[in-house]
Amino acid sequence: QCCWFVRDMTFPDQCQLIFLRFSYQTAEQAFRHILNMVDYSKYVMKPLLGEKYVHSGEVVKLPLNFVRQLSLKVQQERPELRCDKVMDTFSGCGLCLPNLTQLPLYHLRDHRPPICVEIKPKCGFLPFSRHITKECKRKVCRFCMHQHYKATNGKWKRLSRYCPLNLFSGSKQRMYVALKNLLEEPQNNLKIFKGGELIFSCKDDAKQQPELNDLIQHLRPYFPHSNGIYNSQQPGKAVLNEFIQVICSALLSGGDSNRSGEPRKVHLSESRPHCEASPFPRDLLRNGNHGLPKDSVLAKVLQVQMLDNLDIEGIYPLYKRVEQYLEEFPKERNRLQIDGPYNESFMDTVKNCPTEDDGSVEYAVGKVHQYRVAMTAKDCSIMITFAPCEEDEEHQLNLEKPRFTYSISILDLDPKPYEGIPHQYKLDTKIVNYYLRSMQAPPPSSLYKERQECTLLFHAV
Ligand SMILES: O=P(O)(O)O[C@@H]1[C@@H](OP(=O)(O)O)[C@H](OP(=O)(O)O)[C@H](O)[C@H](OP(=O)(O)O)[C@H]1OP(=O)(O)O
Ligand SMILES: Nc1ncnc2c1ncn2[C@@H]1O[C@H](COP(=O)(O)OP(=O)(O)OP(=O)(O)O)[C@@H](O)[C@H]1O
Repeated sequence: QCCWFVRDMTFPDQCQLIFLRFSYQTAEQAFRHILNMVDYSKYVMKPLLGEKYVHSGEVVKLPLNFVRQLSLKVQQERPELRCDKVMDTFSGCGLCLPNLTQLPLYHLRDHRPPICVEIKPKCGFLPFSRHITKECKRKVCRFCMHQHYKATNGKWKRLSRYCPLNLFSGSKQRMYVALKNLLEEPQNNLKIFKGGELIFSCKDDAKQQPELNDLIQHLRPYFPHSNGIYNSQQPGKAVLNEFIQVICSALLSGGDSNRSGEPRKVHLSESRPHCEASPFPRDLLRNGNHGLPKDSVLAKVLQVQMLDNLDIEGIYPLYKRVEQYLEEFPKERNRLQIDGPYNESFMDTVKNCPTEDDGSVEYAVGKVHQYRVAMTAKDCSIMITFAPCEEDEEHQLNLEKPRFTYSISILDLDPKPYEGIPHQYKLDTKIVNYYLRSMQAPPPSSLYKERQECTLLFHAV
C-alpha cells in the first residue's frame, strides 16, 4: 500500500511523493537538482550503506494545479516547528518513493497493522582527529553538547538524555537505555507510526510531553503475553520493554553469520567508546567490548559517519584551500565535481582519497567530499517497520515470542552543500562554547523530564 506523502504528513492514496522546498529560477534547474539528489542516493549512499537499506526513488512530473492544492493542505497541517518550510509549487517536480511506514507485500493477514519506528540517530562516535583543539570534544559527544545550545536558543524546552554512543554501542543494555531515553524525550529523533499514521512523536507544543500511556495502548495488542506473565504489577512497562527489545533486535540484525552462527562483529570506533555526559554505570561500560554486527544497519551508518576522520576543525582549512584554488581557476569547479554530478567518478574520489596530505587541491577536495558524505550519514534516519507474522515467514526477528516480520530502511540521504562548511565550522565552535559555559552553571534539573523508574528486563535474543 502506498500513499501521497509530503514531509511530515501522509495522505492515503495510490502513490508516494516528497516535494522539494527549494526555490529555483527555472523548472529545469529544479528538475536537475532533484535528479542530482537521486544520483547521490543511487551512486554514493547506496553502495556505501548497502543495497537493501536504501531506496533512491524516481523523479516524477506533476500537474501544477495538483501541487498547489496539496501545498495548501500541507501548510494548514504542518507542525509549528516546521512552519518555516515551504513546498516548491512552481517546478512540478517530485520524488516518488515507497511508503516505508508500511511493509512491502504485507497483506493484512493479521488485524494488527505494521508499526514503524523512525530513529534519527545522529553522530555515533567521538571525534579522534589530531586537529581537534577543544579537549571536551574527545569526551562528550556532539549530540549531548548540542542539547545545551538547543535548549538555550529555544529549539527544545527540555534536554534529552538520549546519547547516540549508547545506541551505536552494540551493547543491548546501553541500546535499551538509549531507546528508553528517546521514548522519554523524542525531540526530532524518534517517531512511531501505526498503519502509516503517526502515533508518537514530539508534541507540536514543545512544553507538552508525549503520551507514553497512549503509546502503550497502541502497542498492547502486539505483545499480548506481556499483559500478565511477568511484571503483572506494571504491564505497561512490560509492553515497552518488549517493544524496545524488538527495536534492538532489528537494529542489530544483519544476516551475516560466521561458522559458529554468531553474527560477525566490527569494532569501528577508534575513539573512547562512551560519552562522559551520558551517565551509565562504569561497571556496565567495562563489561565487554561489544561492537556491532558487520551488516547491521547501525554498523553501516556508523562506518559512513566515520569518513569524517579530520573533524570540521581539520576540514575547514582544506575547504579554504579549495576556495582559494577556485578563485584562481573558477572553471575547475566542474572537473572537481564540487556540486556533482554524483556519479561513479565522485564515488571514486570518496573511496580513494589519499590518507596523507600532499598539499594538493585534489587531496583537499577528496577530504571535503568525504566529509559531506559523512554529514549525510550523521543526519539520516533509520526506519524499522514490523508486523506480527506467521511461523514460517522469512526475515523474522529472532525473538522467542511474539514473532514479527520486518523491514529496515535508511532515509533522508540528501547531499549536504559544499557551501555549508563555514556554517558547520561556526556552529561547532558555538556548540562547544555553550556546553562549556553550561557546565560552569549546571542546568536546572527541571530541564530534564522527570525520570521514571523503568526496570531492565532481558530476554534471550
Ligand atoms: O547540524 P545539526 O546536527 O543540528 O543537524 C541539522 C538538523 O538538526 P538536528 O540537530 O538534527 O535537530 C536539522 O533537523 P531539523 O530540520 O531541525 O529537524 C536538519 O536535518 C539539518 O539538515 P538540513 O540543513 O536541513 O539539510 C541538519 O543540518 P546538517 O548539519 O546535517 O546540515
Ligand atoms: N519514503 C518514506 N516513507 C514514509 N515516510 C517518509 C518517507 N520519506 C520520508 N518520510 C517521512 O517524512 C519525514 C521528512 O522526510 P525527509 O527528512 O526526507 O525530508 P527533508 O525535506 O529532507 O527533511 P529535513 O529538512 O529534515 O532533512 C521523515 O522524517 C519521515 O517521517
